[in-house]
Amino acid sequence: MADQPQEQDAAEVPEQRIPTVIADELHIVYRVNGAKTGKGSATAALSRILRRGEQRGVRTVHAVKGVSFVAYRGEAIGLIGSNGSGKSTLLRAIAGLLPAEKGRVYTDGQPSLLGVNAALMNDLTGERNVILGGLAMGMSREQIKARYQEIVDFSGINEKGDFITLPMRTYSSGMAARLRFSIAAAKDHDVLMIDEALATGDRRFQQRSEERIRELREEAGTVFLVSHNNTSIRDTCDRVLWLERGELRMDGPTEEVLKEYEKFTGK
Ligand SMILES: Nc1ncnc2c1ncn2[C@@H]1O[C@H](COP(=O)(O)OP(=O)(O)OP(=O)(O)O)[C@@H](O)[C@H]1O
Repeated sequence: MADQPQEQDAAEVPEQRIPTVIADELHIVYRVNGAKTGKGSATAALSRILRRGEQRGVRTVHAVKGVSFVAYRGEAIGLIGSNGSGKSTLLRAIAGLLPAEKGRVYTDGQPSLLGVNAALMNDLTGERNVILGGLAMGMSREQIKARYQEIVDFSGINEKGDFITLPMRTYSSGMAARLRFSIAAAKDHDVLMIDEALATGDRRFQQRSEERIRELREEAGTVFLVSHNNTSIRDTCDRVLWLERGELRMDGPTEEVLKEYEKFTGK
């Protein structure tokens, strides 16, 4: 090999930050069909006359309004904000599940959204779902086989009996969430987005999950975590995006943003 730059260079050159997700003035609008009620009533007829210019029976919800940020490899980013502020919508848009009304999202690779696009089937056993989920994430049968036990152990599903051979519909919502997280966490993701998954497990499972999130970051991925639990955010994230009414209200180091957010919520 030719002369490699020496360590001294590595120390002087600022660490290169590789962007994984770029949101550029992103707007997301939901269109709800047939949202109006009382179709035959006089008031409905009147309102139809008054709204003549509008598209009939379609209402719009502007859920994300001009959000811009750049996420880098190795970052764990918390998404916070009141109910309905647009956190889940933003994640779904990053995952490519919702089209942008205006603006754009650029991603490095295919981001995985844990919770929503986990293709698990309630009538199949946990065992079959581990295989199905693994295949859906692009793992080979051999890779899944090699990690199967690890996934089941991580989920803790079998701690109270042989639940993994029972259909998923027999699981509590916490157990199902644990299994989903365990399947998703078995793969190294470029961008992993987790929507409230940590809220459902017990404290021990939360600690295991937080540990795994740290590992995923070290494996050069980017992790997004939506949570209403400020402790989970503090324990796992180094940066926080705060959304309110669809707008990005603050983007910065976890402590700084949480301090303002806690003032806002009065906690
Ligand atoms: N499928 C949908 N169709 C129409 N409107 C939607 C849909 N999903 C969400 N919304 C609306 O978009 C806005 C943002 O919702 P979103 O679920 O992204 O918020 P959130 O911050 O994740 O909320 P929460 O903390 O309660 O989970 C809300 O006004 C909500 O009513």
